[in-house]
Amino acid sequence: MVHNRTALSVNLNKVALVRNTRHLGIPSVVRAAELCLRAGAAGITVHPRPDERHIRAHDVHELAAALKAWPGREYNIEGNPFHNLMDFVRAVRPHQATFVPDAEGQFTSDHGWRFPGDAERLRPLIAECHALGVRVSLFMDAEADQMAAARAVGADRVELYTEPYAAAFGTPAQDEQLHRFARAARAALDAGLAVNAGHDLNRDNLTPFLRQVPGVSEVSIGHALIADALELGYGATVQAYNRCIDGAFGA
Ligand SMILES: CC(=O)[C@@H](O)[C@H](O)COP(=O)(O)O
Ligand SMILES: NCC(=O)COP(=O)(O)O
Repeated sequence: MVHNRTALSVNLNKVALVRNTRHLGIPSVVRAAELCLRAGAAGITVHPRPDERHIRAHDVHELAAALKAWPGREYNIEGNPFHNLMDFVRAVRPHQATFVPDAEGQFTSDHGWRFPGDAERLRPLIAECHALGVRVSLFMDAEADQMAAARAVGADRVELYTEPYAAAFGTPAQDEQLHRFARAARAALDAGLAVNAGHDLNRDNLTPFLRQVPGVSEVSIGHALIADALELGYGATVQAYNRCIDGAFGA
């Protein structure tokens, strides 16, 4: 089967995290989104946690407005639908809602939904998203035997939680993890789901993952991408500041 090229959705949580340490509005989350989209990102992802440690409610709304100027690019909002996610979904109707079973105040996402346990409470919320015209992706551990159940509750996609692969990358366990993710992706595709992936993907581990794991429609990447953006930008930025200093000395 031939699949389309994987879409890159840039997660801007960490831009907001830096912004929140001052009251100056910089770095601007909307401006970051526009720069990412201009550079070729297929979409923008945010995970507005209830404690607003990074993305805040106003960011979700401002990004929704900004994305309107980018037809064909996608807005993906992640979160727990039993906490604050559904309020955002109802208000801005993103292209995709990614349901993540995080506790309030959780350090970062570290597991997916479990079936059959989560099935009945998820079903009506997935149906509500569909009624709003919003695609639903369920954040899932890479367990092949869970995929049919994710489809059965109405999900359109699963997002495979890639941290175990990222942690194994470069160790003897890497191949085993790749096989595990490939099995889970195949099971999801066979069940009629599209496959997303994310968490701790980076410039080293991404290409081997996409070569081995079939049919990945979208990767959402934040932490490593924002860290890379800082490092790749240091040289030009220091030069720009030195030019400001030179300006004071007539250079
Ligand atoms: C669902 C997922 O894997 C990411 O959204 C991750 O939860 C990022 O959240 P933080 O940026 O708060 O770690
Ligand atoms: N869904 C995963 C995501 O949006 C970004 O995760 P990370 O790259 O910040 O680990």
